[in-house]
Amino acid sequence: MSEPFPANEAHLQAEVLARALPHMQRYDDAVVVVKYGGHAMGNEDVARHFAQDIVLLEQAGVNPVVVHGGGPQIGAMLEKLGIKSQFAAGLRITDKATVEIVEMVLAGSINKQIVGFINEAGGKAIGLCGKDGNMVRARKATRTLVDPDSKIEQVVDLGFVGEPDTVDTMVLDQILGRELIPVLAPVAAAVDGGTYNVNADTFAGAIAGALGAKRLLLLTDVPGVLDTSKTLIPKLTIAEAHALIADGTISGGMIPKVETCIYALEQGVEGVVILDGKVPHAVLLELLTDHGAGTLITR
Ligand SMILES: Nc1ncnc2c1ncn2[C@@H]1O[C@H](COP(=O)(O)OP(=O)(O)O)[C@@H](O)[C@H]1O
Ligand SMILES: CC(=O)N[C@@H](CCC(=O)OP(=O)(O)O)C(=O)O
Repeated sequence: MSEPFPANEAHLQAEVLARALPHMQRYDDAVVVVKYGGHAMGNEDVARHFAQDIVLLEQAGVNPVVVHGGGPQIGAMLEKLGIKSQFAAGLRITDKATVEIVEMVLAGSINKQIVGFINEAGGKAIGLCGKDGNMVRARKATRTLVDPDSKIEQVVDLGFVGEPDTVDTMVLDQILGRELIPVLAPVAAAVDGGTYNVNADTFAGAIAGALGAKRLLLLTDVPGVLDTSKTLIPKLTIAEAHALIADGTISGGMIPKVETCIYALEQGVEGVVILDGKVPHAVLLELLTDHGAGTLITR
């Protein structure tokens, strides 16, 4: 019978596994929340690698919780239907027609696609959204924007955009530690009835905080937080992150991302990393090798 690959390659593989041991021990039984952004999902091969990483974590004794986005996919569906969409402070202004599409795309097609990839990789994923088991209840979100010329402040009504108000971890507590992998769509029930569209980063931060996660990883389509010359900033403190938002270095979709990191750290999450989800096996690289990736934000 022929060997699957040369002996020296097998040794190399064993070496790699042995080197992952201290990292596996560090995360043994810990909750790790991984937010999988819509921009990072584009390529099917990368999605399969992502699913393998999540299943491997579960197999290694970590409790991964996946929260997914789908901004570009919602945008494509809205365009197909001729519905215009605008953003304020990185959040989609969401009217009644839009919130229905958001729920359909996020809790429907994307959620089940990710569940499918994880199950194909040998895992047992369960797709849920914030409405299930009253997991996440949201209140209406508003934002105050300052006109850069006149400096006049204006309160923007974002429509059916919500911010997590309460998180009930009862359903997740039943799922975690039983070889099941929760995959969560960021759609929530409004405190006063109805449905809210919640930014996926914000949703992931609320889940990580409520579960007392050890790590929150935000997978996106850039290497991390970039400075004005587009160079990766490997480490940031909360104060430095606030300053970069204030001076405009951090803008658009990166604003809710960094705000989420700050919130999660304040809730007790030990470390938060923004990294490029298009890099194959980004999750394993970050958690199980010495080669940290992206921007690590700490207190
Ligand atoms: N300082 C910054 N560093 C990196 N990306 C930034 C920065 N400021 C704004 N961005 C933008 O934020 C985007 C990531 O946010 P978003 O599009 O919401 O991603 P996702 O769909 O993964 O949540 C980047 O593609 C980039 O265009
Ligand atoms: C309020 C708000 O902006 N909600 C987002 C929800 C999806 C999301 O956050 O997806 P990404 O992580 O891929 O950006 C939206 O409608 O696009």
